[in-house]
Order: sequence, then structure tokens, then C-alpha cells
Amino acid sequence: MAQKLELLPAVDVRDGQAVRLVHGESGTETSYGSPLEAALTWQRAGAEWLHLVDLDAAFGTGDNRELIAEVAGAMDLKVELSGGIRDDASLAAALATGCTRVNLGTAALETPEWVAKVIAEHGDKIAVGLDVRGTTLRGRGWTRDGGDLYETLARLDSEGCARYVVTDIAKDGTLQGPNLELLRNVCAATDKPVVASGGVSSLDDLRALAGLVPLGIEGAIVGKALYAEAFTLEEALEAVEAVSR
Ligand SMILES: O=C(O)c1ccccc1NCC(=O)[C@H](O)[C@H](O)COP(=O)(O)O
Repeated sequence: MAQKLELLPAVDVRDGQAVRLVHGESGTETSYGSPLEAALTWQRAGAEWLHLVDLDAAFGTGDNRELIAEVAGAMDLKVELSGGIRDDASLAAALATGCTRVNLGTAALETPEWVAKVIAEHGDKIAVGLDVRGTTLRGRGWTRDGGDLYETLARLDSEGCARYVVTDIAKDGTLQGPNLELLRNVCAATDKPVVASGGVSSLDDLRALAGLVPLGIEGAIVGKALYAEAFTLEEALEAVEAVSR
């Protein structure tokens, strides 16, 4: 039996609300109400993971730290926490939620020494988000250029980074399908597992991602498609299970 693609339904939090963005751009929010309710919905549907994002912390417009801690604390499933984790204080607050792992983005571009240190300290509790336009990384809530994807990947690999969360910003929140070529290229450049993020629109997209598991794709984050009811999480879990049988 092939390894099963992990599914991570997303709850992105802005100003206390679960929202979806287009291309990760501030100001494009569609609101979907209570983050806790959204997370509990995915948990009840059988999710094993939750991808929980503090968008205000990512954009530097404040934070939703208490709410994020409340949501993470209410979950029985595994939580991947993202957004604005850039220094010892924000990392300590993120880990104190009891999350399974954190996803660092901007810090990997702006403070590489700190990231190397926390990778050495925390091992696979640290993932790095590689958020790209083309092959250029973007930080600060995806608003600023931050270097070349493959150079940064090689550096992080040499520092022992355990896994990567790869987002094609051009696809994120658009329901246009994931960038399979980018994901294949990243998998070819690293031996570490890759979580795909951005653009999933259909069960066929998930089947296509499940087909990349042998190359190194470990999981897929799904946001807009679930909120837009393109399919249910139960259907998504069944679709990836069927590919692994
Ligand atoms: O994850 C972040 O830190 C982040 C920062 C700034 C803007 C967006 C950010 N994350 C967005 C996500 O993780 C999405 O939930 C995910 O890519 C799902 O995308 P989609 O399925 O296309 O809605």
C-alpha cells in the first residue's frame, strides 16, 4: 500500500474571523465566521491535521494569539501553526499552544541564523514555508521578495530542515489547481517531505497530488475549495485513501 497523502484543511484567521484570501493579498478577505467552529467542523469530518494561520501576525497588523491558542487547544488532531513566527517569543507562544509543528516563513529569509538555531533545537517541530512567485520567495505576509527558492532550499537542507510547505502564491485562493510542475521540481531538489499548498480546486487535484507521494509530496493544504464547498472533507479523505489502496 502506498503512503497516503495527508490532508490539512486550513483555517486562516484575520481580525478574529476565519477568512480566505486571493493570492494571499491583504484586503481580499471573504469571511467564514468563527475560526473555532471552522476547525471543529474539519475535526468532526475526520481531519487528522489542521493548518492554522494567524494572518494578522503574518502581515504585521497585530495578532490573534489568544484565539489561535484557544483553537489549537480545543483540537484533538495535529495542528500546524503558521503566520508571524519570527523570534524566540513568537516561537515560544506558538509551541506553547501544544501544536504539532510550526511553519516559519519570513524568518527563514530574513534571520537565517535564528532559523538554523531553532531547527537544531526543535527538529521536526519546525517546517519552513517556501512561498513563491515563479522561483522568487516572498516574506512578510508574501509582500516582499526574499531570494531564490532553490538556493534557500539548499541552505535549509544543509541545516537539517525537516520539511517544507510549498505555496505558489499565484495559485493560492484561486481554485485554479496546484502548481504540479513546481512541486515536482522542489521534490527533485530535496529529499525532505513537501506539503503542497495553494490552488486545490477538485478531488482530481487531490488525486494528482496523491500521485506525487512517491516523489516526496507528504500532504496537501486545502482552503478555499472546502469553504466554497467544491467537495466535502469526507469526500477528499476518501479520494486520497482510494489512491493509496
Ligand atoms: O501561511 C501563511 O503564513 C500565510 C501568510 C500570508 C498569506 C497567506 C498565508 N497562508 C495561506 C495559506 O496557508 C492558505 O490557507 C493555503 O495556501 C490554502 O490555499 P487555498 O487552498 O488555495 O485556499
